[in-house]
Amino acid sequence: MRPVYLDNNATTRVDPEVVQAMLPFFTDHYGNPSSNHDFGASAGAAVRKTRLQVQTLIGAEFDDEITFTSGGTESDNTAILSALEVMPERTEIVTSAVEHSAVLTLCAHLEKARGIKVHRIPVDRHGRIDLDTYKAALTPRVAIVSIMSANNETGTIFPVPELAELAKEVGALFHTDAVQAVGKLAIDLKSTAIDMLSLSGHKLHGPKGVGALYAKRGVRFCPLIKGGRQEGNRRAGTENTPGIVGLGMAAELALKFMDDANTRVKALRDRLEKELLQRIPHAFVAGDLLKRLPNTANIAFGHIEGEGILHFLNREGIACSSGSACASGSLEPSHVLVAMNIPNSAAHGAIRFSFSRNNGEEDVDRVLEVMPGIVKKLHDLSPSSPARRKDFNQLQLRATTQPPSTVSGQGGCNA
Ligand SMILES: Cc1ncc(COP(=O)(O)O)c(C=O)c1O
Ligand code: FES
Repeated sequence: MRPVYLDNNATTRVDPEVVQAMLPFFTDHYGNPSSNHDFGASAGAAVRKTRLQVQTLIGAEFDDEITFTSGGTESDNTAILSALEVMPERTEIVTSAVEHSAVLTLCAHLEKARGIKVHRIPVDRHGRIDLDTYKAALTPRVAIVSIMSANNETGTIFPVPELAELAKEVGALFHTDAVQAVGKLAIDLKSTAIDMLSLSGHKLHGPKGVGALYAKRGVRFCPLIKGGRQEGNRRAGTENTPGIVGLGMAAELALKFMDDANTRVKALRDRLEKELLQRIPHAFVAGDLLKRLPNTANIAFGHIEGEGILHFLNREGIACSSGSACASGSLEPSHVLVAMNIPNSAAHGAIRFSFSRNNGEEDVDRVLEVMPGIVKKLHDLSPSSPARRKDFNQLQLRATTQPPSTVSGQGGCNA
């Protein structure tokens, strides 16, 4: 059975060209980029070349606006903590209710540990930010606004250039987590008021554990990782040269494949969505249908558990992810779908299919072939289907008299 990988918003396959570009930096050019000999010089030159490649991908004005980090999470943390450090008189953060945990968990910590006020701007049913609440939260007390460029679960695109202009009016810094957008959407930072932007290598066919933080020239900055003078004093620690080189090649390839992402890959996503909705009653798409990443489809199937769908898809060799957080040990549906006011019964059955340039029509065919059967099977088994309620009640009765392990996998939550 040929595996079908449709979980590219979680991570992507490293492009073979990226691997080839990286290899010599493990075995031949292994010098420390800070060293004053030829080994160091070739590593240093490679890091400088990557800065240009990333600069081109995101349309930054200067290459020294790019700092290499360990990935999206570190870039997000650095941006927010830096802003609070350089503007201690400002004690508020504005963010959205649907950010990645790299932003939301940090904000919750800052709220608790440092008394920072966090405005989590709500979204509507399509995941679009509530502009009036956003504008009302903007005051001279705000140090930084951090709003993602595109949502990782639904693909909804936020109007970050406009939001950045508004933040500027009150003197707040504007950061965007563009981890999902970079490589999929054309970005031209020099024409925007965006002060900082996070990106991550492994979402664009680069290696894991490497990313970058863009900070516009003139933006005051305080490093998160303190130590040596690497990265223009912005990020201490010997550079991950092979990883950085891999990110550079990934950035170059992303530009080359940008058209493909927005035409062929988008058409695959659209066909999957259209045909699933035709074949499966009550299924609907979660997200902004007009402004969405071209590769992402988040489909809610209703009254069945996403985890169950994933399980059966996985048995068919198909990888995607669910809109629920059960995988992380919680029985709550995704905070993104909850913020969008999607009913619990639908949010629990939401599945995210995310495509990349490695996918083809045969992947869509395969999902279409198995999905209706899986949904039907789960519906028949679902405790919320009337036919099954009697069985389920009996199961619950048994659960009270048996050790928990014997009833695991029976739908931890039946909302
Ligand atoms: C929107 C968003 N931000 C941040 C991250 C974290 O990036 P990294 O895995 O490179 O730390 C991810 C990855 O899941 C993401 O989707
Ligand atoms: S989301 Fe998995 S059990 Fe409800």
